[in-house]
This record gives sequence, C-alpha cells and structure tokens, in this order.
Amino acid sequence: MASETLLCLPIIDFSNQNLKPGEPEWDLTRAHVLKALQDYGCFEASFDEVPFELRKSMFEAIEELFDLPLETKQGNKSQKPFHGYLGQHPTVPLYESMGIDDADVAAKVNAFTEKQWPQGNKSFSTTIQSFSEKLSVLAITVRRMIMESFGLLKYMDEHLNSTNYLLRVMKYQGPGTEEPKLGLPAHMDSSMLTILYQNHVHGLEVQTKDKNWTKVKPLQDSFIVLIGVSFYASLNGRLHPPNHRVMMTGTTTRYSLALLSVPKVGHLLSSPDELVNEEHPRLYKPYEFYEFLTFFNRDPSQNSLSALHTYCGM
Ligand SMILES: O=C(O)CCC(=O)C(=O)O
Ligand SMILES: [Fe+2]
Repeated sequence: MASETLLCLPIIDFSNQNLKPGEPEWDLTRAHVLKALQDYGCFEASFDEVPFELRKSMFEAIEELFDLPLETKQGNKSQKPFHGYLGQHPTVPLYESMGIDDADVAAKVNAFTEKQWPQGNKSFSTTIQSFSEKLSVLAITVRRMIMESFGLLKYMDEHLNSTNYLLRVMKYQGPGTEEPKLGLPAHMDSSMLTILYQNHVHGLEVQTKDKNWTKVKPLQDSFIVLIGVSFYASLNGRLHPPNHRVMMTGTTTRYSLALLSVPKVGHLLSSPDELVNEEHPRLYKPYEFYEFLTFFNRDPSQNSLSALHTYCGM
C-alpha cells in the first residue's frame, strides 16, 4: 500500500518534575499514555532526562561503530536471535544493525566495546551506558503507567524485574533516489516495550488501525515509544503492538537506536488471571521469550503475533 499520509502521533511530556506515582500529573499523563497506546500502539515522548550533549555523543558513537571494518562488526555474535550483527542482506541492502545486551550495565558494555576495539574505547562505553541508563527511566515510567492502568499493582515489581535492556543501533543508507525503498520490512517488535530515537533523517512508518501506512516525523527531541508483542501477551491482548517499517529516500544516512525492554532468559511470560474473563479468554499458554524467539527466527518473515499464536496459542 502506498505511503501517503503523515501521522502526528500524540506527544506526551515526561519531563515534568511532578511526574511521580500518586501525583495528579502522573494520573493525567497515564491516561494519555493509555489512550495513545489504545489508538496507535505508540506515541511520541519528550523526556529531558537525556541531555542534548549525550544525545549528540550517542550518534557520534554509533557512527564510529558502523565505520569499523565489516569483519570486526560481524564479530558481534550472540546466541540470542536478533541480538548480534545484522546486515548485508540482499532483501534489505540499506540496513545494518548491532545489539548491545544489558546496555545500562557498565561491565556488559565494556565487554562489547573491547570486542570491537581491542585497544579500548572508553568514551564509547561511557556514552552507551549512560544514555541507556537514563533512557531506561522512561521505559520504567511508561511500564508502570501501563501496569497501573490495568490494576496490576501487585505484579509491578515482578514485571519490572522480568526484563533487561537491549540496545539495538541501526544504520540505513540513503538509496540515492526519491522513490521510497525498503529500509526495514514491516514487523511488530517482540519486546515488552521499545523506545526509538533517530537522527534528523525520517523514515519510520506506522500502520494505523485502518491499515494505512503513515509516515512518522518525530520532533528532533522526541523519542517514539512502542508497545511490543511481549506486553500484548502479558496483558492478554489488551494493547495491540503496531506494525511498523522503515522506508528510505534520498542520499543521507539514517541512524537510529532502539532501547528494548526484553524478558530475561528463563522468565515465563503469562497474563495475570485478573485479565482473563469470559470476554477475554486466555490467549496464550505461559512461554519463555527466547524459546519463542528461536521458533520465530526459523521464519522471521511471518507476522510475530501469528507466530506466537502457533507457538503457544490456546
Ligand atoms: O529505525 C527505526 O526507526 C525503527 C527500527 C525498528 O523498528 C526496530 O529496530 O525494531
Ligand atoms: Fe521495530
């Protein structure tokens, strides 16, 4: 379907100092979050806890990483599907990406950095860790608000402790034409929650409920928050993850990053009984995220929700 429309996602401000559970501002913001996720599965977030200088350093760090020789980048391998180096794929020639697991944990980031730069690169590690740690606060806030909205307070700690943070960094080459070319195929994120941040080059498109593909052009300072399939399953289908893709035009390189809240190895995902009733029968049997990802990885071209249904649907 042609991409013609421009989508102005709801913009929600998380910079307010009074944004604390129990405060009126919190309740108001939580209502906006719920409405945006019900309508689109995603929204734009402004969040000034990540300083401007750090955002700038982050793109410099990512560029430096992608400028390394291909063999070095390909050395970034992982047992976990979709975590290591991805790129040089004939169907998505513009796309390259790498994953840094536990990107908010200094020791883990250092280990990644040492593999890429055996001689060391302290500023890369510091930038990645600091950015991820600061941005994870936004992920926690949004997840708290979602859990509260569905009356799941008693599961809050378990939910927040059930994930770690994977940072995926992306590079999309400009195709050198004004005719849009596929940067990243349509998909839903398997994560619990995803927070995207991009340089000045647009390209993200989201499929709305009426099935139209619409361009998302976030403000320069905005993050895009999307709900993932793991949250959909944990909420027994209450919030739907958005289908999204990247389309590229022109000659400028697009850099983007995604901070993914992903279920920890061994954690069993299941929806609380409170969200199961006659109107909402249980959708999935409890499942382990990485076992599902391994199953999904056998045919990543399939829709991840139908893959989940095949894997553990009731
Ligand atoms: O580059 C983007 O803006 C989107 C990336 C994305 O959807 C993903 O990594 O799952
Ligand atoms: Fe995505």
